[in-house]
Formats: sequence, structure tokens, C-alpha cells
Amino acid sequence: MTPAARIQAVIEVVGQLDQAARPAEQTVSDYYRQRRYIGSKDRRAISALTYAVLRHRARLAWHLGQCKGRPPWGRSETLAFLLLSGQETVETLEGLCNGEGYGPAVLTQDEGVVLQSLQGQALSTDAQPEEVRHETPGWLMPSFTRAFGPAVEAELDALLQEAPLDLRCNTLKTDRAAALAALAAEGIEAEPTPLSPLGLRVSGRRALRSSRAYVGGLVEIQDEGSQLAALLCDAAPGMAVADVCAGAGGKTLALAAAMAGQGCLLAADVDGARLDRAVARLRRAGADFVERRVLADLAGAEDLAACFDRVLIDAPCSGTGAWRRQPDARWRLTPADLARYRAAQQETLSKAAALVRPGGRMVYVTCSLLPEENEDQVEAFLQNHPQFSLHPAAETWERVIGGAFPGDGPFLTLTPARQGTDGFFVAILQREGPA
Ligand SMILES: C[S@@+](CC[C@H](N)C(=O)[O-])C[C@H]1O[C@@H](n2cnc3c(N)ncnc32)[C@H](O)[C@@H]1O
Repeated sequence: MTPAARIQAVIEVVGQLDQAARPAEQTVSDYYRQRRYIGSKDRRAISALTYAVLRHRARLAWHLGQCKGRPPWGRSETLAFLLLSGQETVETLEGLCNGEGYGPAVLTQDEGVVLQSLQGQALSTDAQPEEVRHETPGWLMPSFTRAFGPAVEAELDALLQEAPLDLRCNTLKTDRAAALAALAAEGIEAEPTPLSPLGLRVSGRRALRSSRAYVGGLVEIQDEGSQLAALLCDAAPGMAVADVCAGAGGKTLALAAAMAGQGCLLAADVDGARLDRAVARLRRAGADFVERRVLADLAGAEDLAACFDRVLIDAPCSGTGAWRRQPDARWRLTPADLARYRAAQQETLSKAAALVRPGGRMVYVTCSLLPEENEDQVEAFLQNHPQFSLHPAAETWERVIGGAFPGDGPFLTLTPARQGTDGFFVAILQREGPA
């Protein structure tokens, strides 16, 4: 594809994103599915520019004077982004938008005027309101400020960066050094992650999913933060462990490895289709001992009451900690969604508590950075469940992970700005009784 044709493709994708209430990832992959002739190099270039435009959505709307309501999205934003980011000038844009081949149509007179007025300006300026400058919905600013105080700007900016590709080496089949060597043998460069003893960070984007190391189950894709959250469950061989929001099994796989394939590991979820997606992953990882169960209601699972040494709640949440991976998600989240997540979190905490045996632990995890889904939920739970108390995350960290605990309270909060991971919150709740 010519550079102009790639820009036209981005204009089309970005235009479709505005109309679609679904995740950008789906819209982008549908666009490619309908255009099989677009090769992988062009796809990479189109996706990179599309996501760059998305990451600047509020600032572009501000520059284009469309701050009120949802701006029309597509051509004007793509061209404005190319100009404001310094990748093009008005003159080079005029050359690219010449209506020839598969490139963008000729600039209209109005577009020319707008682009001339933007030339030389910066994408971010102090004149923009804080929430525009940090690409954050205004209604969430008080929550982020409450979470991070003076560090809020650095945290919000870090959430706008691209996330790395992290892998967890699967200790059911290999160790980290051998996994690194297997990847290197296939030309995939990676290095150990700074915090997780099992993590590998891949440099550059390689066709990982078709590699022998991935297909053979030596590695699984998992953010370093997610690996650390799973390690803090402190699951061990021979234990009875329940992952009650298992979804497609990301953390179940990590628990299975921590248990060395020995003991009882239950992967449960309310969503059977999600749980089905765990099957192939479990098989690939050699984690055949995991039982799966669709649970419409944890309260109805009487046969599981007080059975488990560890219960992991990887709770449904706003996903604010994972905004680096889905930059459009911030604009789809509504106050009603957040209220729904909070209700589900409190309900899941209360019901899952019944599964923990005396002396056992429940580990509450979110990939949210909002105190309403994290500390507030744990506090409310503890008020109503005096048989549970907070176990300091630092104690488990030092024993299971090693190195300095990256926090200063009973919980663990990981953030892209501080640890370079996705945002995660972990609280360990100990049920009273013999250890
Ligand atoms: C954050 S995702 C889990 C991700 C998964 N643990 C992983 O590591 O890949 C949250 C999961 O909670 C499930 N869920 C939503 N509401 C629930 C509820 N009331 N009880 C149990 N699971 C629920 C969702 O279906 C979803 O799979």
C-alpha cells in the first residue's frame, strides 16, 4: 500500500470506531477480515496510526473545537493528528490527499483552513482542561485524584502509553532460562521482567502465537502485574484452590503452575462461553487436573462450602488499570457500568467467602485503579465479615516473590507509572481458624 492508501485506511477505521459501541480491537479486526488483501506490514502500520489517533482523542477533539458531545470521528482527526504530532505538514498532507489511487480525497477549502490554523501547535497544551490533557473522562477525575494525589498526572499519562508484551513461563513444562532460550532459537527476543520471577518481556512484535514455544505451552501471554497477582494467592501443591472468576483462565493457568499440577483446582465463572475458551489453553499448558464449572450463583454451590485453602476473586471491574491495552475503553465506561461492577464485586466477595475453609484465604484482585472498586470494597466486606482480616501482602510478597515489596500498606497496588505493569489491586483476606 502507498503511504496515502494507509492513511485512507486509518481514516476509514477511525470513522467506524465512532459509530461502533464495541471495542476498537473488534472493529479493527473486522476491517482487516473484510480486506484480506491488506498484508501484515500494512496492517501493523494502519493499526499503529489508528491507536495513536485513539490515544489522542480528547486532545484532537479539543483542537478541532468539538469538545461538546461525541465529535464526528475519522478524517478530520486523522489528518489533525498527523499534523499536530509533527509527522506531516499542511504541504505534505496536500500532497498525500490528492484523490489518486486509494489515497484520501483532496482537502476541501475548509479543511485547509483548519489545518493551517493547527500547524505549529502542540497536541497537549496547558490551555486544555486537565481531563482533556490526560485523555480521561471528567467524571473519573475525582476518583483518580483520590487514588494518586499529586502523582495523578504521571499515572494518567502512563495509562496512555503502549503496553509491553509480557509472557509467563509455564513451570509445568519449563523454567525461565529454558523458555528464553526456546524463544531466542525462534528469533524472538525477550528478557526477564523486573518483578515477576516467571515473566519474560518480548521486544518487538513477533508472530508469537505461531511460535513453537507458545504452541507447545512453554509460555503463556500474561501481563507481569497479572502474574504477580496470581503469585500472591500463594497456592501450593496439594492445596484446594478455587478461581471463581476464572474467565478464559489466565490466572487459573498461573495457579495450576504454582500448584505443580498437584491438588484440586476449580475454575468457575458465570459465563460458560468464557470458561470454554480456557479449555485449549489448559491443554496447551499441560494443566489437565483443572476442573471447570459454570456457576450461576456461588451461593447455591453448597457442596463447595468451606472447602478451599485459597479462593481467588479476579473480579469483574472497570478495567481502568488495563487502559494501555484498550485506549478506547475509557470512553465506553459509564457511571452506570461502574455501579454495576461495584455491586457484582460486593456480591462476589460475600458469596465466595463461604467457600473459604477456616484458616484459608480469599484473594481479591481487580485490574482497576479506582478506590471505589478496591480499598472501599475490601473495607465494606470486612465490616460485614468479622471472621476475615487483612493479611499483609508484603509478607506473602517477600516469601513467594522476593525482593522489596513495592507498596507501603496492607494491599498491593501496581501501576504502569510505578512498576510498568498494568494497574492491579490485590487484597489478601484471611479467614480465622487454624493455618
Ligand atoms: C476480570 S475477568 C476474569 C479474567 C480471568 N481471571 C483471567 O485472568 O483471564 C472477570 C470475570 O468475572 C466473571 N464474572 C462476572 N460477574 C460475575 C459474578 N457475579 N460471579 C462470578 N464471576 C463473574 C466474568 O464472566 C469474567 O470472566
